Amino acid sequence: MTTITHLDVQDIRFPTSRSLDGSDAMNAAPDYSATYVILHTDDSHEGHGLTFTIGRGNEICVAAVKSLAYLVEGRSLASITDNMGAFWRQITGDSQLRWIGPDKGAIHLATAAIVNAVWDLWAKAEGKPVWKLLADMSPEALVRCLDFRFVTDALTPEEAIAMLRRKQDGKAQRESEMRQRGYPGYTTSAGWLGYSDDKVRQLAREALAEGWTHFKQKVGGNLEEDCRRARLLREEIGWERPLMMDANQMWDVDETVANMRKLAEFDPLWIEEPTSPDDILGHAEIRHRLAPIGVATGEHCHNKVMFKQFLQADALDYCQIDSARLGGLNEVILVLLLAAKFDVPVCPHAGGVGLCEYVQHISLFDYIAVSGSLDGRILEYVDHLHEHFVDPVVIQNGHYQVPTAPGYSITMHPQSLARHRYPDGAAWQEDA
Ligand SMILES: C[C@H](O)[C@@H](O)CC(=O)C(=O)O
Ligand SMILES: [Mg+2]
Repeated sequence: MTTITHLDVQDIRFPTSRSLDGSDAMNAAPDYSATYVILHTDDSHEGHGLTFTIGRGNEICVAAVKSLAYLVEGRSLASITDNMGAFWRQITGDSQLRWIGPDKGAIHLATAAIVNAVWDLWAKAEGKPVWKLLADMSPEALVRCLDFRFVTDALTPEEAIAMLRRKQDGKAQRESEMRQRGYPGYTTSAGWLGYSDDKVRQLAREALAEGWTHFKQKVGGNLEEDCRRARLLREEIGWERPLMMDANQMWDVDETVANMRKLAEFDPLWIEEPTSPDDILGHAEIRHRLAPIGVATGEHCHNKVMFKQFLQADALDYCQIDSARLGGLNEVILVLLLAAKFDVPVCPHAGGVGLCEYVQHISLFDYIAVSGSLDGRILEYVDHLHEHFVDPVVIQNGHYQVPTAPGYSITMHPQSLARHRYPDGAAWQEDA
């Protein structure tokens, strides 16, 4: 019986601000960072998990993980997996720590790192990748992993079981389709705001040659500049391929409408995070006024209640769950079910370190067992930092290939961890 003996947490940061990888209008020079958790056990398995942050925010999340550690240390894996829903309520329910949430901010990001590490450990113990562990569970077992508190007005456990049962037919066929074709993706790698025109053109050409068909660009700076860059990207990718735009929360509601009416000239498929991520009614208003341009949001949507209300308010066309902003996989699955019930496609966010590695499992599971559909669904890809992972994503012709190694694909190489540990790792000493 596997028992978690000790939780180790590390402050890992990558100096991506030097190359402006990941730059957008709100985050001009981000250092992609990870609060990295290792669950040590009394046998050969380890559970790894991370939450994505930027720079100094990481030290807050590291401290929050330390405070939560006692909730898993000393516990057997079976005592957690026997009732994952109850475990999730325990880890989010410590009253002293819950007070600084609840279910939002640094404490929830920290929860995600630990919860995802537990899923990694469980999947490794079962010898399966996480998507397959989930896809093989019965509807009843899956629903037992979830905490429905606060969402039963929109989705009950009984409805969730019925929805999952309806998708049992065709699961094997969808799984084999994924193994053959992979899951369709889009690239943001040519679209970062801090890149020069030459670099954007060069990366767009490379992406086309690699088989990418969908592209995303950052907007939200100077409007004329946004238009100029959109024109440049359209020159490279043509007009048949979808182009998405991401404002990273820069605008007010009316400003969004005015700016997007200008940018509509470039035929964007969606505008992402146009305004405050908490403004549900504002998104609904934007959606209403900008149709047929879609509204996408979710990378800063911090819990199931927010997503429930976005869906109830008809406020989004594309649901962009973030694998480490929600409180780990348990809450992600609940949002997948909510989105399926409201018939809104889930297109997970992946701009960050390790997020591509996580979200491939989520979208595969969504297609195989939850929504059963690829309509309007496309999975983000960014071409950064994959070399640090033991089991990195594999992309072919713009499609994520199915991961086969046991776990959640999030384990980093020990030497990568050592080199990027902040502030003493070699990557940071070189900067001094
Ligand atoms: C700071 C991150 O790179 C952010 O720009 C990512 C993002 O918004 C996305 O990938 O979408
Ligand atoms: Mg975004």
